[in-house]
Amino acid sequence: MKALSPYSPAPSFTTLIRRPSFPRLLPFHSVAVQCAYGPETFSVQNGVGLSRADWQSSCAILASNVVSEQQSAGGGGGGVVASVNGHKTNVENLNLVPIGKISDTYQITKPQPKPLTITDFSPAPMHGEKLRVAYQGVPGAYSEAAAGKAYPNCEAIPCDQFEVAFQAVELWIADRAVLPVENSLGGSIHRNYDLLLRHRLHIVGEVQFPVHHCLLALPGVRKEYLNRVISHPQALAQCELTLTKLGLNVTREAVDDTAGAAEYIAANNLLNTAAIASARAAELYGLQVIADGIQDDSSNVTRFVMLARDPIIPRTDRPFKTSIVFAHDKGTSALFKVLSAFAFRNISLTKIESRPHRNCPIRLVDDANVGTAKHFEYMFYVDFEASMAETRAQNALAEVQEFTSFLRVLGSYPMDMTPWSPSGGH
Ligand SMILES: O=C(O)C(=O)C[C@]1(C(=O)O)C=C[C@@H](O)C=C1
Repeated sequence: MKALSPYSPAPSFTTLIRRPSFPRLLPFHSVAVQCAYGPETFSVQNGVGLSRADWQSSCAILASNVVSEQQSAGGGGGGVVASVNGHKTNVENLNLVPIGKISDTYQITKPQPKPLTITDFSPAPMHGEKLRVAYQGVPGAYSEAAAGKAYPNCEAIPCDQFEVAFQAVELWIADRAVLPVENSLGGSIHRNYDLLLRHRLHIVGEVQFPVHHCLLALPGVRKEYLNRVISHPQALAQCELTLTKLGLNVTREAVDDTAGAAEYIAANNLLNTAAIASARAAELYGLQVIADGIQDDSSNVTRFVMLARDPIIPRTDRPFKTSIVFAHDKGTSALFKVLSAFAFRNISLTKIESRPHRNCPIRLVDDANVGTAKHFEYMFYVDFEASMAETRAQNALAEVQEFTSFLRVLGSYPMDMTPWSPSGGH
């Protein structure tokens, strides 16, 4: 049986019934609490004669964030009926760890804030439950593999659009979303930068994932028969030179994701079409690998960020990165001033990206003598190598604020420091 501990997440309640045992005659209220804890259901009933201490500790453990009402003290021994997944047991047999005394006056209230534990400092859950991670694409997509790298044993949830992956987290259907933001060959995935700004999720981690592309077609198809290659636009861009070198006389067509391209060929029995996708997609959709490793550079890497509803608490005991987005103020050299706030503090910038400022894309500057200048306005996305727990990062941002009309911290999260292996066959 699973042991509850102070490090376990608060259980969610399914039932809470309270009734006087015998109105006004006995000093106890009988309270039944049933709570769902992962796949198991625990229930504890406070019967007549239950020792108060037993009741308090079992209730404290099972209901650590809900306080229940009990009328008076007294009693002793027995009386606790507990069941785990419907099997009756004594509360002493439950492997429970008391978390302390509950106050004398119990009140049924809404869940209280949970004390921070060491697990809150980690982007990955430490409890036994499977983390649900939303990604765009179908099984076999690189985003699914990136989700598995970030959260081994997670339950990957396919979504047809990136927007849907964001919403899945916002609506608590998923715990995390995994989002590709840039590739070493194809560059930034601009739409995803825009989504980061449009939604309120927090970046809680990153993974750099070696992307190893294959050319896939139906079994028996030879490359001479092909007149079309379909894939995600990033994958097409990453294989542009190699496709030409292979001597293929094909049109290129963009689809939503790489594995979806493979699935489409299989589902429609397309003999003249190949997909650029992973070897795993070939296995899943019964395609053959016509060419392996067709990315234009063997060290082809896509960087993914992991998103959650809540930020993680930044630390200083391992390398952290922080991502911000800002719009600089009008005035001379505002962008230079913003960036120098980092340079003066020896903070390295690892990335800068500009996107149109959608709320105010153009600023007109009239000069009666020479006419009207039209300046494009931008949102700047900057990643820097420091944790928001560091004073130098906090001071840098305080200074940045002076030169910006808008500033948001997208997240402060551990850097992916996994050793480099470009030959990984994903
Ligand atoms: O289509 C997929 O398989 C994806 O996971 C998307 C995506 C991307 O958006 O860049 C991810 C990694 C590769 O760079 C190619 C495509």
